[in-house]
Amino acid sequence: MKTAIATVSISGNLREKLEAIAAAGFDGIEIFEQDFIADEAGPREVGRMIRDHGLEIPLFQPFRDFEGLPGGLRAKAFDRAERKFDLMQELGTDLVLFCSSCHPESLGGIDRAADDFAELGERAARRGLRVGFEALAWGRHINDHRDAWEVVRRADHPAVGLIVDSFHTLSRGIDPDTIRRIPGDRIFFVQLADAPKIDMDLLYWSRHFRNMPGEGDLNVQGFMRAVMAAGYTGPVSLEIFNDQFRGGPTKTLARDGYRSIVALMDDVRRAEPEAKVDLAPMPARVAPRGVSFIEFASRGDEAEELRALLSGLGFEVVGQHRNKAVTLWQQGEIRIVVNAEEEGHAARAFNLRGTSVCDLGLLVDSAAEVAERAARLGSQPFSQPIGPGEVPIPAVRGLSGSVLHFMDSSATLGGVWEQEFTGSGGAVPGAGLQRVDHIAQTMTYDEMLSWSLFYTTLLDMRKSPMVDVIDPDGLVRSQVVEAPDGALRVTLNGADTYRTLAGAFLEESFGAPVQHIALATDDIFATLDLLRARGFIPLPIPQNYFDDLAARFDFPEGLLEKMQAANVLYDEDASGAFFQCYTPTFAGGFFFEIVERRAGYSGYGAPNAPFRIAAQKRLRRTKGVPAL
Ligand SMILES: O=C(O)c1ccc(O)c(O)c1
Ligand SMILES: [Mg+2]
Repeated sequence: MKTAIATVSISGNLREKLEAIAAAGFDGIEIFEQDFIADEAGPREVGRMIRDHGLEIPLFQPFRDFEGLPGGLRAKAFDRAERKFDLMQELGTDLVLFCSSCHPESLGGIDRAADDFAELGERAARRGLRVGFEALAWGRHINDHRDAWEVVRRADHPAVGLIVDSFHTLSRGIDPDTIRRIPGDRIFFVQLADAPKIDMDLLYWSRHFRNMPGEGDLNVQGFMRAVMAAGYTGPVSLEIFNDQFRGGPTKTLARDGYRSIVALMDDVRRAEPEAKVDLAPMPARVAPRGVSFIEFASRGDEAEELRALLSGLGFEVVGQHRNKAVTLWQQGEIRIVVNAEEEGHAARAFNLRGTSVCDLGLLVDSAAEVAERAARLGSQPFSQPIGPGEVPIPAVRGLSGSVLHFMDSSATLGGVWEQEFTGSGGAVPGAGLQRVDHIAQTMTYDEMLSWSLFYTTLLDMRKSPMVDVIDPDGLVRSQVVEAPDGALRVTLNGADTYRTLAGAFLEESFGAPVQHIALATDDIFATLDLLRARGFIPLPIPQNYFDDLAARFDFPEGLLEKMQAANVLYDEDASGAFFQCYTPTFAGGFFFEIVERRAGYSGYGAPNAPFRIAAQKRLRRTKGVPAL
């Protein structure tokens, strides 16, 4: 299976695009005419430059407003086509995309369009070229792939075929299974794009909001299953028009694109076993089993502060690394590793960001298989030299310099704590914190799609709709990515401005990925009683909040007073209740949250976020922390 991406899909000039596209692993590009025209080199040189990057040019596009024109306009359209055929030959590509006409004088009529394409096919064939016809969702007369196919069928010329584009089919709600009726060898090219479901003018939606397969809400998998079932064997290509991507990080976007194609085609192969998907086998997505460990990089005074914070939360040191300045803290199933090394990944993270989460260990059934899938999706493997008696734990680089390790219960990995750490390693009941409820990652808004794609393509995790969180100084967008059974829950928070708490954290920590960690207890009030005795100080929540709670909910006698006394926030959904308590922010803005979920509550207390953020900011101001 050959992969390709349209040059419009990512940011940069043509040369930057080519470098990123080649590095991401694509086989070719759809060269968008604008990208060619904007370049200083002529067509032969541009063609050579593309091939020098190891890339093919399976498609040149677009050619607009061709079919159905009367008289002189028709002749002109053919002249224009001949010029573009010249250009294609110089560039070194044999296929061009003709998108359905939006011309005000296009007359319509399937047979008229078919006659135009039959003649065009004849002219193309003389030069060894081919023409593909695509129905734009907003085409004047042809705006449905079924009609475009009818034009191609009646044109009845071997050099004229159909081009299907998932956006044009799915945005109009056309059943993609209708593609199963089209002979696969008459489909010359396939373009893929997803998009968030927004009620919007089709052209505007398409030109500004497309995104990578898996990043939006369209049934791109159903579309591609139909295409493959039809017998299509050509390239699978991305064509993404997206405002954010036009200004985004070129290399990351190219890698996201590659990851999205590989994950999609792997899904298609599994869902449509009869279709011939020419993709090397790879391990399937698996459900994560939980968080095995969270590793902080910290040294010096900050490490002392972290130690006090962890101790105040009921954690105890259960082991010391045999070779390294690394301490293992535990409570319930929660393991926190504090790394004070002066070399290696944690040291680099500390030097850049100060105390911060530098590594997450995810528990899965087979660490080796997840790492292999990650590599197949284009993630960079991560490793650093290991000392005597140390266990190599499979790992990959996430985004923003983060590292994810994969742990399982195999003999080797399951024994890593006993193997590498001295000390009791015994169970620590602590204050009743049992497990990691969720990990909250902070990022710029632009990075949210990349992170959600990272998790959802690698693991069996689903994303929920994006919600707005109101910070007194701006908006933060938040999206949950979680395993079906909640064993791993990650909230992605995208900040647009540095004035928000999340934005300030990004600025102060130079982009640390994890801003807060929520720890679950089965009895929040008992836990907080125990923690108070250890010197734990919760984030103070104002009276106004509790007065509002009293107005919104009916509480059993005494519960509201208990919450108020303990600074516990409350939320509920159709199935259950949620209690939350926060620590003030620490170091560059990191904090912990303590939560109790009752009776299957499945949210994250989003309605409380504005009040929590305001309280954290108030406290930082009174402590004289700048930049907020
Ligand atoms: O938005 C457009 O004009 C446009 C052009 C070419 C395409 O292949 C397409 O899907 C859309
Ligand atoms: Mg298209």
